[in-house]
Amino acid sequence: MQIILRPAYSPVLLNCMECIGTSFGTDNTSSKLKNGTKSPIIRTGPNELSINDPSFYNTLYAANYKFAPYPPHYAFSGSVDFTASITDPATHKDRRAILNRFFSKAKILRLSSTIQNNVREFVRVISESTDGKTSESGLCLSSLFRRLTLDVISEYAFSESFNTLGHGIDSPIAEGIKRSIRHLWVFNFIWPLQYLATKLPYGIASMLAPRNLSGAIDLQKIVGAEVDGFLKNFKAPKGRRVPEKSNHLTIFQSLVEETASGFELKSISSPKLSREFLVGEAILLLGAGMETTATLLSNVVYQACVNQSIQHNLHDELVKAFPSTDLNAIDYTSCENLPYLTACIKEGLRLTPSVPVSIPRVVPKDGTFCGKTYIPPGTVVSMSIYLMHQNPTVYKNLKVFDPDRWLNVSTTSPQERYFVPFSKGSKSCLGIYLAYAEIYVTLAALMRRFKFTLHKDNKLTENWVDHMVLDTLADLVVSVEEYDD
Ligand code: HEM
Repeated sequence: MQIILRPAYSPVLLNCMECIGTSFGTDNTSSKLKNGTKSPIIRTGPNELSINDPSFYNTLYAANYKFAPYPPHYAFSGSVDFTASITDPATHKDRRAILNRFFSKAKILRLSSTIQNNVREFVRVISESTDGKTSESGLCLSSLFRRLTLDVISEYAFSESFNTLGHGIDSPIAEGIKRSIRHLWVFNFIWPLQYLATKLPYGIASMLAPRNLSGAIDLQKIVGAEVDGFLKNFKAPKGRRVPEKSNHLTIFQSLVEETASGFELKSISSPKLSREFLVGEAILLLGAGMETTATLLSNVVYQACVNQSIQHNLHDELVKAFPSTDLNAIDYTSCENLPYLTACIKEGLRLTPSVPVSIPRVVPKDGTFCGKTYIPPGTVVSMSIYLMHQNPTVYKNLKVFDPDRWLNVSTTSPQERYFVPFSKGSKSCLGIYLAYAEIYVTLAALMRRFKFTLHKDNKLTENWVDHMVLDTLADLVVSVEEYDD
């Protein structure tokens, strides 16, 4: 069978419809609609198909760039090419080569003390807020998670943590990133806004910006100041060196050194360092590193509050694994070997993948087959991570948060093979090991030490929308008790 595509609507009209739809989180709504249809291939635009056939995932997102990334999906980055938005394979490969060095599993294991120190600070903040008693007003855990993950990624990127956990209740940068990510999709449809946000002086841009977009403009300013501070103190090195303040070469030092020392990245038209590029890359790393991991942590704790027997099982496993309350013992390697903790994390990533999005790719010149259906070259084809995890032929009781489904399951089972929260292939998640390390250590420390229940004013909603990242729209507010032992 061959798919024949011809324009159904005017592309401009389609763009307007998608734009309006996405403001309500259409991707998620349409994902749910698609989930109800019988055909695994449906048409979503003049030249676009959405495929819901798990066996096609590895073909579409292979590690060889055979299906090229579709540029409009990455238009949110405007004129700046940062890693996530690079669509040219050769350029992307170069940039990933630099960044991969910082995110390999071995590297993350070596730097796990950064995560443990921040988690200790996080636990201290919670302990002090409860002071051994149940807090009356409830604790906004999702906002604390954002501050924790922001502190970790800022330390990785700049060698100095933003230390938002140490600073009072509100963190303008964490909330700015949250608001900007929520409205990232706007830049995909109305790209001149991105241009204005980056080019106009801060005062004018923030005056002109609609209220909802002001977070993005504030973020440009805050991150711009960080990058300027970094560049001011940066001295071109003679050979490789270790910075004074930290025991490792940071991502930013490496990016700056690679460009300054003539290692010509094809992605940067001028080999000279561009401030715009560094600000873009910093925003990407801070945003991707903060929001995704924080959202997952909130969702797992939420489920553990809703189902206290799950929380009880988790606590039991952790008490056996870590008999003393000393947080130093809780490291990534020990946590990874805990089956129930692992099952809870995987179930959180399955039911509420932090990046549920449909990722578009372009069919190469020879066309392709999905099962027996031929798809012509140039067609834009997407698969949704959310739908992969909601496939009734792969997962039973798929709407239920059920960690047990991951216990004693073979690594070659469809359930494991079609579990893709970090996507696959060349543009899959750069931060997978960092994310896992943070999630394991944080959940283990929390569930070992505290008992959580939903606070009466809890606002975390199970009705999230897909704004390119999973957006729960409201915060997780909990009551906390500290265990004695
Ligand atoms: C639960 C946590 C996380 C999840 C579920 C997640 C998921 C994903 C997914 C699905 C993609 C592919 C998106 C696409 O192709 O359009 C992606 C890309 C990416 N992620 Fe993550 N992510 C997480 C945490 C992190 C962390 C901690 C970082 C740290 C910096 C990070 C950095 C990135 C980057 C830079 C990309 C772009 C990669 C590229 O285009 O080469 N992510 N992530």
